[in-house]
Amino acid sequence: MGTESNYQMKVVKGDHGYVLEDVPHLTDYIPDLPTHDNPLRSNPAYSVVKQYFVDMDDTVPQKVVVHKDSPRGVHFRRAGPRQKVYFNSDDVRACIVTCGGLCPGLNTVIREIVHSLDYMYGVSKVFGIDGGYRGFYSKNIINLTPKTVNDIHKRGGTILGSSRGGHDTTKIVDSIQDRGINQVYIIGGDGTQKGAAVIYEEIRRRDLKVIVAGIPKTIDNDIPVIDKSFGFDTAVEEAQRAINAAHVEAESAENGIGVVKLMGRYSGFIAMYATLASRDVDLCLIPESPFYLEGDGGLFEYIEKRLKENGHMVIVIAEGAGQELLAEENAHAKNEQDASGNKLLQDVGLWISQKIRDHFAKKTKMPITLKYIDPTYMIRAVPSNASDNVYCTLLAQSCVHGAMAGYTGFTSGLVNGRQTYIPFNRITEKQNMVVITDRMWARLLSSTNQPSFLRVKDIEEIKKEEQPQTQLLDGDNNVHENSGH
Ligand SMILES: Nc1ncnc2c1ncn2[C@@H]1O[C@H](COP(=O)(O)OP(=O)(O)OP(=O)(O)O)[C@@H](O)[C@H]1O
Ligand SMILES: O=P(O)(O)OC[C@H]1O[C@](O)(CO)[C@@H](O)[C@@H]1O
Ligand SMILES: [Mg+2]
Repeated sequence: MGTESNYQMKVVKGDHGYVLEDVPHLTDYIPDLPTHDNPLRSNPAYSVVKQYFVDMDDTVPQKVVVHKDSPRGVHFRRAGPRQKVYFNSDDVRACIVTCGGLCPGLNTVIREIVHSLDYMYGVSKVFGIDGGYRGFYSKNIINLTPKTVNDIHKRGGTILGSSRGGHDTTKIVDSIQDRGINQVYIIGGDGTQKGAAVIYEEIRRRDLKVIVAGIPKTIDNDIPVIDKSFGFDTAVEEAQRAINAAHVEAESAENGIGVVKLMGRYSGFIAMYATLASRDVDLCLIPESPFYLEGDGGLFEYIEKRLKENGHMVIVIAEGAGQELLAEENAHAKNEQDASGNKLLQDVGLWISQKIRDHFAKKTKMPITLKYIDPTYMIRAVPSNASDNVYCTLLAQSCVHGAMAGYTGFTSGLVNGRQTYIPFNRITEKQNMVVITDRMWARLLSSTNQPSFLRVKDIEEIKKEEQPQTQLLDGDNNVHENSGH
């Protein structure tokens, strides 16, 4: 794709190194907009709650671990309802679109946007865009009411459909304008949020009173700044079923090896958390941690050792791990991309299974039984679990409050346990990755007892390459320049 965004940051500085990375507001480019009292003021469920409305000056720090003399650092605007809104409920025409790969919880977010708009703000004109960005200009829109979306959260996938590619900014904004839509809710990953940023810029260029609000979706947990993405917990939980099966199979055979491939194109969070949660895993391989097969400290040596000690083992491998090894072997393999420009990966699970089988057949006298399980799509096609459902509800409600209050060009996200509004480019400029010199990865290594495949020299190199940690808290906000697209 590669549409470049010119998103202008709105930065406010305060005392003691306080920085607010604010989000745009309709009044930044449309002066003298009338305001209305927030309808929640007369809603019996809310009017009794003290301090229900968020103070205009409330912000949330990006770092919660600070030193005595350190500056206060970067903050984001706190999400929540405001006393005044910039839309008359009857005038709102909202639409929702879901883009990119599936993720547990998409339907819950759709449901909660529709319900929040209707039950909190009395907005009844909400439409679904069919099949991702291209649905804006190629298909009819779907009427969404609290009744029609009532039990969709019990289903996996997205009732609206999703797609990759097909982002045509001019056609999308033309369609928004033609249909009289004035609130656009965009649910998707890093690519989707980049698309949302350029839609926002075009809307602003045309001086339209239209909100563009994003909700971050990524099963890989590769979106920076936010604590974690919705659906991630569900995916890790679902992965346990595959790991358990691999363990049962491995344990029941002589020198049994269970190999499980999990999602994670550039970031190994699912594999790392699924491994930490399971405790049956002996080896976890992720894209961020290069490994090698032969020789001292290599993968085969470790497998042999483990089989001799335990008689069986379980390997979890993220789909993006070891891609450089596959590329070396398949120098002529086509460099293919999906419709959004994401690189298509080779199947590392099949490859590593075959490598292990060949090694034990040709180079050792150990007979092994290897079972390869690929639950890739199973972990993201399921409905969200209870905790993700709550999370999705908060994200959706926060997003609706922000839109009604006139904020635009923002992504709704959880930062240090608080709902916030984050400027688009903070979400898209980097990619969240596991930092293998961080304590979280060290915890994993000590839980599996696997080799790190790193020599002291390699560790020094990695440390040099790394950006300064934005959060002293373990495993948090480990961001790298975005390698997607
Ligand atoms: N730089 C960009 N500018 C405009 N649109 C983009 C850009 N990158 C991606 N998009 C559009 O965003 C949509 C989703 O992108 P993509 O397929 O990369 O998924 P994603 O949102 O990153 O989600 P995930 O990677 O988690 O599945 C696609 O329709 C794509 O055309
Ligand atoms: O096959 P699809 O639908 O393009 O999705 C696969 C990709 O989507 C992701 O789940 C990200 O959404 C990656 O982990 C994976 O590589
Ligand atoms: Mg992506």
